[in-house]
Amino acid sequence: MTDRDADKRLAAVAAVKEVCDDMLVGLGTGSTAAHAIAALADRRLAIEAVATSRASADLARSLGIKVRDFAEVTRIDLAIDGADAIDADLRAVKGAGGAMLREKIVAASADRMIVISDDSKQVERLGGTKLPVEILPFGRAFVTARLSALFQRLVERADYRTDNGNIVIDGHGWDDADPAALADALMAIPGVVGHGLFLNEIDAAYIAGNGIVTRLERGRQAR
Ligand SMILES: O=C[C@H](O)[C@H](O)[C@H](O)COP(=O)(O)O
Repeated sequence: MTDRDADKRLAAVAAVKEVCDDMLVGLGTGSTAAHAIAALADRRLAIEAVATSRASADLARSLGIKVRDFAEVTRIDLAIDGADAIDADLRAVKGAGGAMLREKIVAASADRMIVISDDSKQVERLGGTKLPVEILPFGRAFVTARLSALFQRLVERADYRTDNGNIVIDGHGWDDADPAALADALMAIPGVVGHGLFLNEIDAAYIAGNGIVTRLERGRQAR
């Protein structure tokens, strides 16, 4: 295990301590979320889960966690997920693994949303990473033309479909954009079904570096 992976695991183990019996837990997607799923299974709590991807659902079930069909769920207690970049105000970019739409729905339905990461994901300001945008295949050419006005460069993921059957286009070069205005502009394009900006959903973050975990709470100082 690399140092970075060890830090991801530490952050995951710390966050999973917030889970209690009888909770319905939202399971994120990606390498850090996978550590959380394993740590949750290790705790052998009486919980149920919903998953933000088929991969996370499969992993959770393989470890003995009962996974519900999210299509039948209206609210969950706690969601734990990774991020590609996160700033001091707990605004994040997600979706490198293409799961951002389901992650957004799960985060929005959660009473509390926690991001877990190693400290390489901490940024002073968002905009330095690619921003994944999920689009309906039917709108591909139209949406791509509209997106080209918002980003310096677009890269469509080749031979790729999300779990929802959609295309992902990664937007690069949005360093100068206001994230909230960009999020609004994206969702105003017919055919865009989701994007990786999480500006209001995250309540707390557990971020690990050099073996030390720091907890950040929205609107409060690190502790
Ligand atoms: O679509 C993927 C998710 O947003 C992930 O949570 C994010 O990309 C972080 O993944 P990882 O923990 O593998 O860096």
